[in-house]
Amino acid sequence: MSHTNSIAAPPGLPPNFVAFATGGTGEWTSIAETRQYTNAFIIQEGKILLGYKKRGFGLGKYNGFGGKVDPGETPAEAAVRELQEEAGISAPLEHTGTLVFLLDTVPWTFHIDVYSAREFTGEPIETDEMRPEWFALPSDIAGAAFVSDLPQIPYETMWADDVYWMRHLLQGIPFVGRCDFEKDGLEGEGSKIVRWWFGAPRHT
Ligand SMILES: Nc1nc2c([nH]c(=O)n2[C@H]2C[C@H](O)[C@@H](COP(=O)(O)OP(=O)(O)OP(=O)(O)O)O2)c(=O)[nH]1
Repeated sequence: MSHTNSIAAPPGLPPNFVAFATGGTGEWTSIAETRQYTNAFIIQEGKILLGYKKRGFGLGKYNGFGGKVDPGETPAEAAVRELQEEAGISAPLEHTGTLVFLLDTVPWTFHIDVYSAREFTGEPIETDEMRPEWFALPSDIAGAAFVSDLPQIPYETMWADDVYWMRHLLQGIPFVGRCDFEKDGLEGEGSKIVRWWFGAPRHT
């Protein structure tokens, strides 16, 4: 029996969320050491700021801005610092989501606190790590603020799970999720998502 279609949240997530997307096969991989990361998104009228990752983990993917939480730092402090370091901007970040990732090629579990802000100060700048770019929110979410001359959110060059929770993030609906990835057998760093579970608070 697969646990992935279960209503109950998988190990590593809080219990008081209701699934909105689940799938895949197999048993949830057991969680050993957990490492803390952050991921921050700027979402404005009709548009979202993503960064093209130029080096390291997630190379060649678009993502929010973030990285490891340093010793002695809270995740919220790390999120602000990473946004400044990677995009050159400051923002009043609010916690919007929690994600847990396991990769069969990495011995620790990624625990990612996802933050978002509707405003920011400074000008987004390209750094050694990220190249910031604006993308259009989907027209049904943007409504009258839809920006037709910006590219669509590039899900094909993002982490495979992002498509499941991105609409929650864009609408400011809290979410939690977990994904187990396995190497896809191809050359390089490719990995595919083999089981996933995403939930929102009970009242939404
Ligand atoms: N959207 C999304 N982000 C992910 C996934 N998996 C995953 O680790 N991330 C994010 C969390 C972090 O923001 C980032 C991983 O941190 P990083 O690898 O860039 O950090 P780093 O070593 O460059 O650390 P640092 O030097 O910036 O502290 O990738 C995923 O499946 N989807």
